[in-house]
Amino acid sequence: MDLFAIERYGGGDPKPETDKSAAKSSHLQRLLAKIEENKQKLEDKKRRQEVLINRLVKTKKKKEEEKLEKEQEQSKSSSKKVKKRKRDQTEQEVQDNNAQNGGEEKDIAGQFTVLGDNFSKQKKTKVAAVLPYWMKNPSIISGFLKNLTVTVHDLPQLDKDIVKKLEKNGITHFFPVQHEVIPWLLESQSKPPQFWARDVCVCMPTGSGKTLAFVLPIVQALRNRFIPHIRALVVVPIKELATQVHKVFLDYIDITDLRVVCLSGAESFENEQSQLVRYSEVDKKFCSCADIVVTTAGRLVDHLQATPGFSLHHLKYLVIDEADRVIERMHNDWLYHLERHLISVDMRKVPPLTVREMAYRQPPPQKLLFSATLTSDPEKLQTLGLFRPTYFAYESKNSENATDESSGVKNLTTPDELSEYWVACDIAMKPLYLYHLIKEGDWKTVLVFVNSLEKVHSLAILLRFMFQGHKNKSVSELSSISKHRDRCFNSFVSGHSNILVTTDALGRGFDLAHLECVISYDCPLAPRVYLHRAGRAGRAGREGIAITLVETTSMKQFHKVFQKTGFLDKMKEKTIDDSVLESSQDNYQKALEFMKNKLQFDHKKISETIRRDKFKVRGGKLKGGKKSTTVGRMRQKKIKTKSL
Ligand SMILES: Nc1ncnc2c1ncn2[C@@H]1O[C@H](COP(=O)(O)OP(=O)(O)OP(=O)(O)O)[C@@H](O)[C@H]1O
Repeated sequence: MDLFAIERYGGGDPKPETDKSAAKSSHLQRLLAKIEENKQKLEDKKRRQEVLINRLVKTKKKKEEEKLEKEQEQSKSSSKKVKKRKRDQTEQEVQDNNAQNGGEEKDIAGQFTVLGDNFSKQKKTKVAAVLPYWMKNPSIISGFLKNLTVTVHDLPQLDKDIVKKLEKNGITHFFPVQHEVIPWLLESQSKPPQFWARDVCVCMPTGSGKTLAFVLPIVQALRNRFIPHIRALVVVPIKELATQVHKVFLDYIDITDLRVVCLSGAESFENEQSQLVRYSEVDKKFCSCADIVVTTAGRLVDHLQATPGFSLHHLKYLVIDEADRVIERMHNDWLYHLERHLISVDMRKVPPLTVREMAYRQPPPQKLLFSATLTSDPEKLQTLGLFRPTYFAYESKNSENATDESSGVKNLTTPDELSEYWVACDIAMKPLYLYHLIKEGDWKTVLVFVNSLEKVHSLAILLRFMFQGHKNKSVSELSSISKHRDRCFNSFVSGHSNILVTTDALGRGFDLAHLECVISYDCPLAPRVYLHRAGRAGRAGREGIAITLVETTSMKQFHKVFQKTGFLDKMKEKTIDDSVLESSQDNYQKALEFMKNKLQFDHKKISETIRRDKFKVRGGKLKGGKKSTTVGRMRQKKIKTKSL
């Protein structure tokens, strides 16, 4: 029965207490002895290691010292190497000391590599960018706009009445980009739909005639359409550029019955909507009124979301002018909205190219990318999902390494016809330098670039005061917060004002035939920004001047960046005599005082208007829940009275 007896809850016969405690104490004794023994062993081991390390360190030191002495003797010029070795030696010593002072066993032994220990001190190797094949092998086009050889009659693919129109507009010869890209595009369009057209990237200098290179093939390809649908969409970064491209299209579609619409915010949203679509009472559906749409990215998204019947399902061409800028400004995610709209077309993902796919699937719109500084960063271009792209580029005169590192743009070359200067100036006297440059130059039109919105207004006030009483020196200003943006722009374009102070918003694409000089009042923040600013002059083979004011404090940085990109080789230094500057000191002081008062006055006025607006429109909201734009603009325009 004992076999089945279970001792529950300590049940059963209890053993005598004395036996139990004796066993316990003997066990404890044994354990303590074992611990003591282990301790002893560890200490012995440590002592042995310390001896070993000391010996190692000593021999290492000795070796290092010998090496150092040898090196010092060998050459004095290799002092850098010696320093490095010294640094390494001290580092090693620090490590060894750490080890001796009871560091971890593996550190002490020096047998293991401690990962990440010297990480920050090591020089990181630069990863070389690997360009895709199509980008590495572009079709090279000359950027030279003089001695043109290809006349407008030399392209047999071009319709006769387009040629006539060109001649009527005073264009007798094609620029290199035009006689290369136009036939290529016309040929790609003439193929049957199963042969999907390849996408095109064009990187040519400023003012080399890129606009006509896409306008003419599109007009020719669409002119024989029967039913109007939006078949070409041109996306540009700013409103003024949209108006400009729209005008070029208008000029060449008057020989056809195509219709082009500009969506840029220059007109009211309702007006734009009525130009885009109309509702047919007969068919009981929306019909497109436009064939070509030129738009800014933001306005496109607005219409995609709020214009009923606005359809891009028949899109054949998607042109992205100033492509690198538009890609950068993906923050409003226009491509995502466009893609969602064209869900059946699936813009970004190229499907597997099987015969079935090519034959039955609607071809994606052909993408045409144009810029003077097209990024060579494949990651950025990846967002557009280009289909077997082909690349047209010009031969850069600058060194191979002339790259804008911030954007990965290669080929930074300004037009040959552009004379470039830089002027070293003291920060406190900068406006005075600008005043004298404009006064002496006596150019018909001057574009002045600054780096911030606030400066546009304050510099314009200052110049207006200083040029009081001068003939042909009226100053206007243009920025995203300018109150009369359109009026100022039109007055400059029409020649009513001669000096326009602006930001880089107008630094791209803007084309004005009579613009003679571009002045960067603030040094451009990146080489490609300089390239676009300077490129507003010296366009289409005409002479032009670009001047950059460089503050003495940032001279070093300027030289470093501009030397690297090769711009400095072409630039000359321009100086202004101190005596000349002194002659207008009084006028300058008065202008500064005036500017200060005017800014304070403006500031007060704006605050009052905001208060009044708030009273009228509670919480700055209009009836439909929309924010009052005047309030918004005024708030932004609260300009601080800060010095220039
Ligand atoms: N074949 C030509 N002959 C004469 N002038 C031309 C020709 N093609 C274009 N132009 C003129 O050259 C000027 C610059 O053209 P366009 O604006 O297309 O340059 P772009 O390459 O787009 O410059 P950016 O890169 O600055 O935008 C325009 O005034 C245009 O009318």
